[in-house]
Amino acid sequence: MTAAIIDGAAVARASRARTAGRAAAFRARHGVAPGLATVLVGDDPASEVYVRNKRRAATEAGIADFHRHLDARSAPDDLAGVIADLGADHRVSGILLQLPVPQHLDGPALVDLIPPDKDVDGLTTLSQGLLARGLPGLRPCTPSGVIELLDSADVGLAGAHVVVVGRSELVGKPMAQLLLGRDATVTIAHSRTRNLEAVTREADILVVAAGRPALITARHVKPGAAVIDVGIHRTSHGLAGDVAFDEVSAVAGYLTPVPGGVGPMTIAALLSNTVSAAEIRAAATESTDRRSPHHVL
Ligand SMILES: Nc1nc(=O)c2c([nH]1)NC[C@@H]1CN(c3ccc(C(=O)N[C@@H](CCC(=O)O)C(=O)O)cc3)C=[N+]21
Repeated sequence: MTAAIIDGAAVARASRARTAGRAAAFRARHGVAPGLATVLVGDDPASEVYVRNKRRAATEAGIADFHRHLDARSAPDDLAGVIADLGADHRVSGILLQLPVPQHLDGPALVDLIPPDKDVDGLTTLSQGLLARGLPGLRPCTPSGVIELLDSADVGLAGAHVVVVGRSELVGKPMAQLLLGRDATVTIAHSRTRNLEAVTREADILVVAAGRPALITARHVKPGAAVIDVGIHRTSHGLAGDVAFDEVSAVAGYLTPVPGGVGPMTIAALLSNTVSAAEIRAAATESTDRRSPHHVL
């Protein structure tokens, strides 16, 4: 068996083109483009690359770029002030606080300062609660991107056994919730799981977000399974994921590469969420306007 390689770059390009169409329609209707604010604290080189990629993709899709770069030694109140300003700015549809933030800052507490209707990363306590309850809301970008990749390859989710390796708030947990919403049978494995190999070999679909280079080898994979690699590591031979690509490609039915797999989909999902946030706010404002006495008279 030689795996079909799922081309995340191509799927992401098509998704961004659809989002650009929605952004243009929004602008035509409301006279102003959707806006995305990225907030970066400090100068971690990987974070700088990701934020640069997000801003470039947003601009290309017709989304206005708002960016704040704060010093690594910023106080919590500095950051709270920046998030409050962006929250009050009507040109800003979505706010993304790039993670991780420096050690002395409380990432989850800062994320929760983002107004829920601008939470395009889907990471606030409210967004995660809505997802857990199966209610409408903004969904985390990487898990959304993974679902879109699986759909693009026509890998059926309903009834499939999906093993998610990793239990982070950013990926593993919301990934499992989204999959449950699509009627998958979901197992979450993690660093304390006993006999990981036996667990992952049960998977029809294996989503790996463990943050450990080459954790998943051919032995971990059931022949024909779909393997989605969420990991990203800078190694001496370039970027690599959590999956030993060459050996797993000989066993899996579908496999995503790194780079060119999940990463570009994360960005595509962010842009889609940003336009959705703009649309939802505009609709809410219009319905308030219609109810206001000014329109009744
Ligand atoms: N609040 C927040 N939201 C995030 O969505 C978030 C975050 N924090 N912190 C870090 C992770 C990581 N992440 C990536 C985004 C794009 C690529 C990406 O574009 N990857 C390219 C390669 C880019 C490169 O050259 O490094 C690819 O895989 O083809 C990768 C990783 C978003 N994250």
